[in-house]
Amino acid sequence: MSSPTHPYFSQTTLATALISATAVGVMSASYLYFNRPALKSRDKEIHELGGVPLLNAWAFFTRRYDFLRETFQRTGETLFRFRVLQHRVVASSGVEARTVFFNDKTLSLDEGYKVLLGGGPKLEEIHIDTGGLDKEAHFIRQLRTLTTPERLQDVFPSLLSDIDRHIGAWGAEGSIDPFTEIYKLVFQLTVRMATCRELADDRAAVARLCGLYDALEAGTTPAAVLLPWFPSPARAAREAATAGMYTMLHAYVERRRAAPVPSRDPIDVLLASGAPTEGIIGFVLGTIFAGVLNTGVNACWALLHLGLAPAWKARATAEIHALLATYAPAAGPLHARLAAIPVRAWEAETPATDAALRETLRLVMGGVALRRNVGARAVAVGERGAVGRGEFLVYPLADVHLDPAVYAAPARFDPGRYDAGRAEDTRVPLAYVAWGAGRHPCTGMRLAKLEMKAVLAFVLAGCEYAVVDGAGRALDALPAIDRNDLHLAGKARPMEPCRIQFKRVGDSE
Ligand code: HEM
Repeated sequence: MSSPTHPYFSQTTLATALISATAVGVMSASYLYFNRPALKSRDKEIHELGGVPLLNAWAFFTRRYDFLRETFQRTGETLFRFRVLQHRVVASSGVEARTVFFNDKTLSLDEGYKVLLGGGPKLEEIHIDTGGLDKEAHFIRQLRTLTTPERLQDVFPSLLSDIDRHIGAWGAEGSIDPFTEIYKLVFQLTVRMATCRELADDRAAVARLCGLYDALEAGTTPAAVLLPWFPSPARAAREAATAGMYTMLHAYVERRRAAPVPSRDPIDVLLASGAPTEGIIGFVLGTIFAGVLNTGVNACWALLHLGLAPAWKARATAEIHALLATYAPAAGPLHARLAAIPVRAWEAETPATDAALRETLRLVMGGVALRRNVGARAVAVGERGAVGRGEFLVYPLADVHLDPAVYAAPARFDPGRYDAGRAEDTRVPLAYVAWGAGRHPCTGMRLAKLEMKAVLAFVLAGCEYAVVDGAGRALDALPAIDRNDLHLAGKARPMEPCRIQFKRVGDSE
């Protein structure tokens, strides 16, 4: 795993610092209790991290990626255990651990993220019972129903109109921060995919929902996650944002419920399945949470990488022109022509774009995946030890994605590494896990790929662009990614400002 150390505390705001100080103070009271050395004999094989447990826990929440990377390097271990308050967490690396991590059926994804991630809207925090609809299995079933090939084909023209509207608002030329603009665009696409036309067509309402979502994210501080019972300002901000989103969505769901004729929009599909209002709201919030960050951030990085890889940019652009020539030869607005390309062609006839996205995801998806052992027995992680009942297992995806023994010069953007002759992603088992693997592959992959391709296609075929720094100077290398976010990819922003300077071309070829 290679990434520059991120001096987290230099970026910490005063408010966060105050909350942090309070949190550490409160946590210190628990120190003696949680630091008791009682480890059972089966645990002895796994290296137990020394030092002050509270500081380990704090590092895990404030500079997660660096903490794990540095500890693996320093100890030379492939597994180590540390405490996060009352919880015991095993950090893992290597193929053996990865195989167990993704395949063992007693390791729960839901429970892992619920405690150790902390992000995302939770209606329970504002005492709303979702009637079970946002629970893991049900949530995934509903998501599958809403992302079948037929539904994707159905909604595709609306997604392209959304893209046209957003990118149109950038003007004929200028420069944008993709991590703001593309993020807002992907938020819009996700609202389109998960709610109803009344909301998705109302720009002000979507902007309001996006603002509330951002406030929720901002309220997800390490202190708020580590000490959920502590009445910090961050905690209050999280709850206020969740309540705001709940109230907004409640009105739309009830409006659809009262409508004399049901539509084919997602909220109506969920209503037709008998879902309660609270359950539908839980589903919408869950979909926004699962969908927006990863899709938005990867679309941004794909544009940036292609901007600095002219040969791949040319190949991906040529691919889109070829699709347009085949499926939409007549002149017309770009979004309408792109919408005429069938979803199956987007899925099967864009090999260069596929390779560029695959490579982007390998580089971006380096965050830490989480599980909890909810079974009755300990789960062996290779020969070195086991994850006990109730314990957590964490695996940083960068362990394999940035391993030089698997990917040559792993920090380099090189989509050709997946070509048949090289096939670096087949060198070891589970070498590529950017979409998850085993028991929990990403349910939104098809939708996410389509959204990212539609955004890329619109920019590649509709704009000339270059990647520049904050002062507008052309870049010849991209800044490193900030990997210390709590999410899998999370905000994964560049460590230095990075913008896209564009000029619209060929909108009605
Ligand atoms: C580029 C975009 C995306 C990437 C790279 C991505 C990546 C991933 C990864 C790595 C996992 C596995 C996590 C783990 O094993 O701990 C996952 C799971 C999941 N993703 Fe995605 N995701 C993306 C977009 C989406 C979207 C758009 C949705 C929904 C609309 C979605 C819904 C889910 C769900 C529900 C799961 C959990 C599946 C389960 O529990 O079995 N994802 N995703």
